[in-house]
Amino acid sequence: MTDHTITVAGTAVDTRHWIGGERVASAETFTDVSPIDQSAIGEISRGTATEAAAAVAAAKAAFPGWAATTWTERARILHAVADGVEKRLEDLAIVETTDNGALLRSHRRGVMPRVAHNFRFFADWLLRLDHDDFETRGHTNHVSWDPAGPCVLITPWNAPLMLATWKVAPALAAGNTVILKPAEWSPLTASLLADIAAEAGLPAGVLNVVQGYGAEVGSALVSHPDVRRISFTGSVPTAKRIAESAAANLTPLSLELGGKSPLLVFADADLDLATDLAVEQYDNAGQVCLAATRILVEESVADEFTRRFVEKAARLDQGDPRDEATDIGPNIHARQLEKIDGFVQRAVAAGARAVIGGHRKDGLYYAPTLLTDVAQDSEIVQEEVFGPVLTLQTFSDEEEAVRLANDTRFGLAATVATGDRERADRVTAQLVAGTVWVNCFFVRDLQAPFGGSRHSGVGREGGTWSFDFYCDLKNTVTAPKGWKDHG
Ligand SMILES: NC(=O)C1=CN([C@@H]2O[C@H](COP(=O)(O)OP(=O)(O)OC[C@H]3O[C@@H](n4cnc5c(N)ncnc54)[C@H](O)[C@@H]3O)[C@@H](O)[C@H]2O)C=CC1
Ligand SMILES: O=C(O)/C=C/C=C(\O)C(=O)O
Repeated sequence: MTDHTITVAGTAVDTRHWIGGERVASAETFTDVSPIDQSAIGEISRGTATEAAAAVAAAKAAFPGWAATTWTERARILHAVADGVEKRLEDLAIVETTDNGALLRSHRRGVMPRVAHNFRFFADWLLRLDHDDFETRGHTNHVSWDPAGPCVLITPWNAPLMLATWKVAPALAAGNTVILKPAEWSPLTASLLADIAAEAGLPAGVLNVVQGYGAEVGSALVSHPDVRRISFTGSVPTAKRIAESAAANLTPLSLELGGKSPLLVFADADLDLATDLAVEQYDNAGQVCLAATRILVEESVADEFTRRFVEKAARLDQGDPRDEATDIGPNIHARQLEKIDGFVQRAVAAGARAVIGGHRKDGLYYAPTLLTDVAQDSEIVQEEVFGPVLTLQTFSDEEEAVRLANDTRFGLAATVATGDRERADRVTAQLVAGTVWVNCFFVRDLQAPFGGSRHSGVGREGGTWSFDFYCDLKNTVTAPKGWKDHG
């Protein structure tokens, strides 16, 4: 153990940056706090423009070597990273839960397996990329997926390693080098990923991890002229700042942002299924960008829907996220809790009724809340809360349902509950959303395009769309004549 290693639930985590295949400490640190009990976990290196420049330089130096590796070699190493993730799944799960307060059972059974899958999927998809030649008047067109260069990946705290590796894996598969900047509220599993990647044989400088505050090291990274791609998941205000920095260097951007997604429940829906889907929106204490936080229910079934919803929500167990029985853990940080409660109290002051919840509990826990009597143009209906807070509104027909569903500045996702296939087709065709689920929620296939419309994002990642973003596509047109051997 060194001064720079902390032990988190039995797992050693290095608190320094990982730059050019070496651990690098900053002079300053920041304190990482566990949302479970607000105890200090450790002091983490607080990067500045100096570490940002060092990481970009390391990524730039490592780029030609990694870009020149064969696709099969890259795929082999990414599968080895996935093996490492699977081997250390238990460590990753408990460290992530300690760091961001999300359920240990979810990390074990869903999230960390998905982290490994992120690497396996993009390793395999790389080998399936289409590069068939085609002809134009006897000339051959050859499309190549050229690596772009160093990529800066900036990620949030709500699903730290899953959202980070959803970007890291395709960026590396494409032959790029990476500088990952995890959120300062959940820095730990990114450090473990650096260890795992090094053990898997990823060459030095191909993956770099820089810790610190967004406004300090994050902004230095996104303004760096040697960066060839920026991919960001997080809030809209931060996205706007990053877009300004990227504009100065014309760095291509991919932005996955917030949402205020609707769950439309029609009278012909299976109400048991619909209420299950609604209660599921409290997952991760409501800190899910895709969450359908606006429940829109057809008037004729609204009372019955509410009755069943309240009954199911009352059965949710809120408490320590390490306990197997817990359904809802804490929110990430005192500032986030303050923000959530502010939204709720302002809504209530404006006339909303808390059917359940509407208040804080001990520590960083917020009671699962359902608000009715909310106006369509109110803050609580229009703004992302990012906590366990849902609103319920009613509609009288399909046209009104679609109008309410589309009436925010977001367009990340939407969920439709209906027993009528034709209605499902009609309604989904009119919804503005990057992903629409019908009678289901959060079913993810990594080959699908993923992203948001309007203020929920710019661009799409997933499957070939990820390679479109992370590669510099090149078309080489070769004439049939001009060769020395036949004139
Ligand atoms: N769409 C999503 O998945 C997420 C949405 N959010 C939304 O954002 C709200 C605020 O959460 P925050 O953690 O403050 O999100 P944020 O957008 O400030 O932070 C996300 C990431 O961006 C970095 N960052 C911040 N400022 C930066 C800058 N100027 N340049 C480069 N990087 C920068 C942060 O260090 C972090 O790694 C939440 O309440 C929620 O509404 C937050 C996390 C995830
Ligand atoms: O499945 C994905 O790639 C993204 C999921 C997003 C979240 O889990 C989230 O923002 O909470």
